[in-house]
Amino acid sequence: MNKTIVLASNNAGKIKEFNALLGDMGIDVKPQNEFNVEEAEETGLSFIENAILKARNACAHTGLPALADDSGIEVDYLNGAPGIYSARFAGEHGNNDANNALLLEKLDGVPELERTARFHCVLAYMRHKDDPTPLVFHGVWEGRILTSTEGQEGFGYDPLFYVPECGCSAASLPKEVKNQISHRGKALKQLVSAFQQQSAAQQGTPF
Ligand SMILES: O=c1nc[nH]c2c1ncn2[C@H]1C[C@H](O)[C@@H](COP(=O)(O)OP(=O)(O)OP(=O)(O)O)O1
Ligand SMILES: [Mg+2]
Repeated sequence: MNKTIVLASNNAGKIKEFNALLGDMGIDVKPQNEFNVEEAEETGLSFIENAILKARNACAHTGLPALADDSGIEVDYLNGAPGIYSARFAGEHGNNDANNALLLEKLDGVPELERTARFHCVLAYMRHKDDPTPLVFHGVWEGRILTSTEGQEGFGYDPLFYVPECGCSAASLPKEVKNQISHRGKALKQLVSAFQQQSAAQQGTPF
């Protein structure tokens, strides 16, 4: 499958994870900044809507198929916040340190069992800007919020996200491990198997 897909993201952490996961499959993903795509406004009220807005924006600017990721963390004690507003939780878009500090502050004194949380990743793949049937996939990763940061890997909320199945924070995991079990890894596996099914059904015409 030698097909160029635009990756509709400006997040360096995500881009690295996509390259690692899709590169191996012969899928060539190029970040949208290589095409000078302007960032889409994330005006949707769900991960699904925002992922579609981002993918459509990248298709419109490049004329190429595009893959977008809208993701975030849902914290039960905060009734699901920051959710779709994860990147702008503390105000300034993408300020991970400020976002993590605010999350710790809001959970100050909350006991471990009430600190449950999960990452969501919604992927939207569109063949062109008017594609009426975007492919949408959703991956979830369960964990809880630590009381202080731990680990140097990953990005975003990873240093505060305790992964029970591994007994450490997401930022303490080697990247290969995170990519296998994370919300993004799970959603990407669904996408890859949908691509494989389509390409088999269309006798070699890839997606
Ligand atoms: O694996 C993850 N590990 C840690 N944190 C994560 C992860 N996955 C999403 N997150 C956080 C980062 C950001 O606060 C928000 C995503 O926001 P989101 O709008 O989807 O991405 P973004 O604005 O950073 O880049 P872009 O929209 O260009 O893809 O959730
Ligand atoms: Mg964003």
